[in-house]
Parts: sequence; C-alpha cells; structure tokens
Amino acid sequence: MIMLEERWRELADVKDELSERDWFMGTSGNLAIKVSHQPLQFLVTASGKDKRKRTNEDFLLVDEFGHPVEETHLKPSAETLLHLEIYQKTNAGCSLHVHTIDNNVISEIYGDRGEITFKGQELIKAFNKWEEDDILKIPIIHNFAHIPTLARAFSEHVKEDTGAVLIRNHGITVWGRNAFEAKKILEASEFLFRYQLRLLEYKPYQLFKVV
Ligand SMILES: CSCCC(=O)C(=O)COP(=O)(O)O
Ligand SMILES: [Zn+2]
Repeated sequence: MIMLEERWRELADVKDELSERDWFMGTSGNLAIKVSHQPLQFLVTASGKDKRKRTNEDFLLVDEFGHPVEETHLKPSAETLLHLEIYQKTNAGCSLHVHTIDNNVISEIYGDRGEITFKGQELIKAFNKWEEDDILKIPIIHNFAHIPTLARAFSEHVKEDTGAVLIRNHGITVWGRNAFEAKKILEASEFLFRYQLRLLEYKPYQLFKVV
C-alpha cells in the first residue's frame, strides 16, 4: 500500500511538471508508473481527463492485461496497451506519452524515413550516448487508429529499459527505469525536436543531410 501511494505521488508530481509545460493540450497524453513486477501492476492515467488538474481520480491500477485491478467507474487510458508493452518487455519503471506541436511536426517531416537521427548534439547523452560519433535514432511509426495494431508496431521498437518512439502526427512515448529517467528522456527529446525545427528555419538544406 505504501508503495502504491509513493508511486501515485511520484506520477502525480511528474504530471504537474509536464502540465506546467503545457504538454497535455485537449486532454491528450497519458502516463504510467510500475507498482509491482510480479504480478505486473502499474498505475495509468484515467482516460479522457484534463491532465492539468490534480484529483484523486487521476490514476487507476491495472494488471498484466491492462485491466483495472479493482472495480471502478474510471477507464484506463486508451493507450494503456502501449505502456503495457514497455513493462512486459523491459525493466522500465515509468512511461510517459505527450502530444506537442514540435513532436508532431518532426514526426510529419521525417515520417517517411521512419526515424529521425541526431549526431553531435550534447543532449543525446540523456539517452546514454556519450561518444562523439554516437548516433541517436528515434523511430517514427504510423498512427494506427486500432490500438492493438498501434501497440504491435510500437512493440517492435521496445528493446531496452530506456527509449523513445514517435507516433506520426500524434505524439511521443518515452520510458525509463524510473520517473526521473523517463522525464529526462522526454525533455531531451523535446529539446532536440525544437532545435531541429529551429535549425531547419535557417538551414533548410539540413533536411537532406544523411547522418
Ligand atoms: C484527445 S487526445 C486523443 C487520445 C490520445 O491520443 C491521448 O493521448 C489521450 O488518451 P487517454 O485515453 O489517455 O486520455
Ligand atoms: Zn496520445
């Protein structure tokens, strides 16, 4: 019980911080945090809520199928299956999904390539890429309306305990071993997207640069 309360507070704090950045426009976005590994249980945001508000109905506990552990009138996020993929395939402890203008525009510009790459950018260190020649690749998947299909496409890119996947004209989902790490990856991704968009304003030919 103490663990559940701790995780609840941790996720609520992350939600507040992302909200301050205005990353939950139009009720978009969903967040999750693992509470237990065996059996797998995690807190996920309730679907359709204004994530800028802090209430005691913000999250609900779901099981290894993404179903509520207890009877509740709340509905788990429509994208719970994506969070579930992360917890089933990795040791991640927290996963975050936000829609921003920057991540949407980047996903559209680079969507046909299936990924965006960054090299020689200090912030890729947030993804544990420390060498000068390291390349960060963020995959971009099609925004399938059928969530189980979206979750299958997403799952192909869930290989490590930390990561990020862009969903074209939809948003980004990131994960990390804990809330701190997941937030770090989300912030670094959004920094890199903003940087890239600004760069393209001044150097449009950078679009054709192959890393
Ligand atoms: C109005 S946003 C469309 C659904 C979505 O993409 C999202 O992130 C929020 O869905 P949820 O069910 O988690 O509220
Ligand atoms: Zn979404």
